[in-house]
This record gives sequence, C-alpha cells and structure tokens, in this order.
Amino acid sequence: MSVPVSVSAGSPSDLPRGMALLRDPLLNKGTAFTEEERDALGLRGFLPAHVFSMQAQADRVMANLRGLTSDLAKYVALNELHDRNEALFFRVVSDNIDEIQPLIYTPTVGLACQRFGYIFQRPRGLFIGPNDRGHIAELLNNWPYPAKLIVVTDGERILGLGDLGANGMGIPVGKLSLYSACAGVHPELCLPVMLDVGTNNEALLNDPYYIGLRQRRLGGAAYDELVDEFMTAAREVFPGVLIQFEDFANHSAFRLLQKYRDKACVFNDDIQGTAAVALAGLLSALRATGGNLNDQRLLFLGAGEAATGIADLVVSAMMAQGASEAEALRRNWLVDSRGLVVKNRPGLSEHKLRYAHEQAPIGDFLTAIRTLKPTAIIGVAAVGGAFTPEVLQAMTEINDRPIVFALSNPTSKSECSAEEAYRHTEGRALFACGSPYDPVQLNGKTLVPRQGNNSYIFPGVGLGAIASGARLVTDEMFMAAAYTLAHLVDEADILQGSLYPALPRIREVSAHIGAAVAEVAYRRGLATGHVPNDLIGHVQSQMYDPHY
Ligand SMILES: O=C([O-])CC(=O)C(=O)O
Ligand SMILES: [Mg+2]
Repeated sequence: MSVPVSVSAGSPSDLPRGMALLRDPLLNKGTAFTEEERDALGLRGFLPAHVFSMQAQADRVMANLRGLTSDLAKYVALNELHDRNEALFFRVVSDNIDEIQPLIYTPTVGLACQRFGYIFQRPRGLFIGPNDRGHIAELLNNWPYPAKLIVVTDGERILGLGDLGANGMGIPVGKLSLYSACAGVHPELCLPVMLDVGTNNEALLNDPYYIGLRQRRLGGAAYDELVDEFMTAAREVFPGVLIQFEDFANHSAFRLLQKYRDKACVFNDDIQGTAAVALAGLLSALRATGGNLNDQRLLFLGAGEAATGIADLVVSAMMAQGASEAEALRRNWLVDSRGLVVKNRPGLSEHKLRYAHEQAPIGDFLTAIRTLKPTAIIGVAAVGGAFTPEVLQAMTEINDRPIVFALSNPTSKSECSAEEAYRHTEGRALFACGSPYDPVQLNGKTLVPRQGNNSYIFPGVGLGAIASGARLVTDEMFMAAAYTLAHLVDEADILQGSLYPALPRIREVSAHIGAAVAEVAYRRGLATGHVPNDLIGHVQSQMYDPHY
C-alpha cells in the first residue's frame, strides 16, 4: 500500500483516513486508491468502483485540458487539480512541461494575476500585512508544513505588468510549482508568501473583487520594519530556509537584496536568476557566431533589475576571462525611458551608476544602436514591440549574426516576436525570448527559439542550495549555474537557433545546476555537513518524483 510520500507526516497511523484523506491534496490519489487501500483507509463507498492507474488519470486530465478553449480556463483547471491531488498535478506538469509551463507560468500567469480576484477559489500560501506586525512568527507557525523554500513578493512589479498588489500571489505560487516540477523540490517544502502592503493600482482599489488590502502601499520605515520582521520570523520558524525575492519594484529589490544577502540565505530571481539565464544564452550565441565574450558590446533596453543584474554578471564573466573591470563595464550600455544612460545625466539612481559612461547623450534606442554598434541587444524594459523592424535591420547591418534577446514578460510585453526577430534579420538573429514562442519557418528552414527565462535557472539553484544546506546564495553560484546551463546546449540545438536545451530536459538540467551550486557551497565553506562523494547522485536522490 502506498500513499504519496509525505515529508512531514509521522507514521502511517498518523495519516488522515476516509473523507479527510480524500480532501488532503498531498495524500489524495482519488480513483487510483487500490481495493486494499480503500479497505484499510476507510474509503469504502466514497469512490466509484473502477480503480484507475495514475497514467490513466493523467491522460484524462490532459484530454480535459485540451478540450478547454481559453488559457485562463486551463490555468483554473490546473489550479483545481493542484488543490485536489498534488502528485497527479506534478506528474502531469512534469510529463507535459512544454505544454503546461506556459499555462502555470508566463504568459498565462500574468493574465491569472490580473484576474486573480475573479478566479480565486482556495488560498495557497500565506498573506502577511501591516496588521500582522508583532505576530508574524505566530502566523508562520500556522503553516502546517516544514518550509525550506519561500518565494516572497509584495506584488509591486508583477512580470512587466506593474503593481498588481495581492493579486501578484499567482507569481510565488507559479514559481514554486516550477520548483517541484522542474527540479523536484518536494511541494511540502515550498511556501508562497505575499507581503500585502496595499497597492497603488487605482483600478484594483476600485475593483469590487480585489482580494487584497484596500489601501495605498505602505512605504518608508513601516515597510522596511514589516519586511524585517518577516525575514527574522521566517528564519526563526523555518531554520535554514531559502528565501527568494520575486517581482519587487526596483526601489525595493536592490535594497532588500543588499540588506540581506550577506546574512541570510536569499537571492533575487529578477536580478540574479535572469542574469544567469541571459549569460548562458549569450555563451550559446557565441558558439554560433564564433566570437569571444570579451569582444561583445551589449546594449540593454531597460535599466532596472534585469538589465543591471545581467550586466553585472556579464562583467564578472568578462573579468574572469581576462578583461579589466573598466574594459568590461564599457562593453555594457543601458538605455532607459530617458535615453542612453550617460555620466553627465543628473539624478541617476544608484544601480545605474556603474554603467553611466562618458558619452554624449542619445535620446533613443535606434540612434544608440547606430552610434554604439552593439553585437547584442537585450530587451528588459517591458515595452512591447520596442524592437521595431528598423531596430532589427540596424542590428543586421552591423552584425553578421545579431544577438537579440527579447526578455520582457508576458508575451504582450515582449520587445518583438520570434517571427519578427527572424524575418527582419534575414533569419540571422540569435534570438531568445522571455515568454515562449513557437518555431518559425523561414526560407525553408525551421528556427526554434527557446525561452531565455529564469525558469531554467532558479529551480536548480534552489535545489542545490537546499541539497547542500547552503547558508548564503552567492553570485558565484549563479555564474556556475549559467556555465552549467550553457554546457547542456548541444550542437543540434545551436544549429536550429536554440540557445537553451529543450524544456523536457529540465529535470536533468536542474540536477546539474543543483550539483554545480552545491559544489560552490561546499568549496566556499557555505554548506552544512560533509561533501558527498557523488554530488550529482546526492542532489538527484533528493528530487521529488511525483508518483503514488
Ligand atoms: O516570471 C518570469 O517569467 C520571469 C520573471 O521572473 C519576471 O519576468 O519577473
Ligand atoms: Mg520575476
């Protein structure tokens, strides 16, 4: 007899029985409970006669899903399955990751967050707000599972969609689903957290179905104190927990990372995860162009978390290959809403200063391309359509194989589509995108764009940090993750224009990234316990496999 493995439940006699068992998503198997289990667990009479295999259940889920016509309806159906039977949900997601990732993650999760109040059924995770001050540890203690991994947001910058307040809870939930599906972090170890500090989104404040606190955002010291109480309480209640900051606005994201990175096991996915996935894509693109990293010139459209995160990691990689810091910095340029970021521009925020070079001001992206002659353009400003045909043609005039990364999410915010990228560069672009695009046929050739999305990176990084009991998450770990990911791209991928491995290989990818991250943790004395002989075996042995 086997019910899904629980990491928190005690002996089998402590497990719920009867109706309570059917209603526990971590243990429920629905119509797959065997005759023997139906007798032993008090289930007789609750279930129809036929005993289904897990495969038959999974096939039925997929058939039903494919019968639905809207992506939002599919999101809701998958959410319901998640609430009913976790093992089956993760089986279905893992076995059909190409088809389902876009439904539980970008782009559909963006729409789901915008509609969150309307599709809300059961809560998942913890909502913490200003009224909980002084009691956050108690609140965390209400959580019935032993969290080892928290994804936390305050909803102020959800994907490229802006302030969605408490509706942004869809993001921690979606990211944690990918942790379990893509890297086998056990679902019981995963805790989504929404710091609901209000919203400045007027439409939501006036929406009768808005689920969050109906007040404007908390700011200043009160905000910092709330975050700090949460950080302290989380580490007290769940010792060693890894905390991922997600979709905070720039003004909070850099500050919070700076404040906690040397004292707690934290990272910011939008800064560091995005950086690693972009560096990996760049390394793959260089296999196609035959160029050297240290000869590249990168022009970013955007100057926020993703842009400076990527630029910082690229600078470190260039320095590791022999460039001086000054040389490496000058190979990275930022364009924001006010034009090229240059030294003499007044009022630059701190995170942009490293990339404010000596240069006459330039007002627009196209002129910046013509002046600076980049080898790569990287879109991270959430301005949909910003890579116009003129921009793409200009890149093609300068480069034999222009590198074009349209990383903004969801699809509506993408700088250009895959089709546009290839069509306006005569099929020469080395393209990556934040949200998924289908293959493109051009001049008798099939080009297969892959997602330059941090979902290739964060699941493996979290797995490695947890498997090694890491005390901190460092930039060196993200560097190792980026090189590991790039190494897993094979020649056939490169030939068809794919800069990342195929998504169905994601569990293998995450295991290797996990081992690379754990290796850094052990080597730097940041791990807990002894170095295992077989690191990848050790990491793989901790991966949750969704079977009954
Ligand atoms: O969630 C994604 O697709 C990538 C990401 O972190 C973001 O865009 O904020
Ligand atoms: Mg994000």
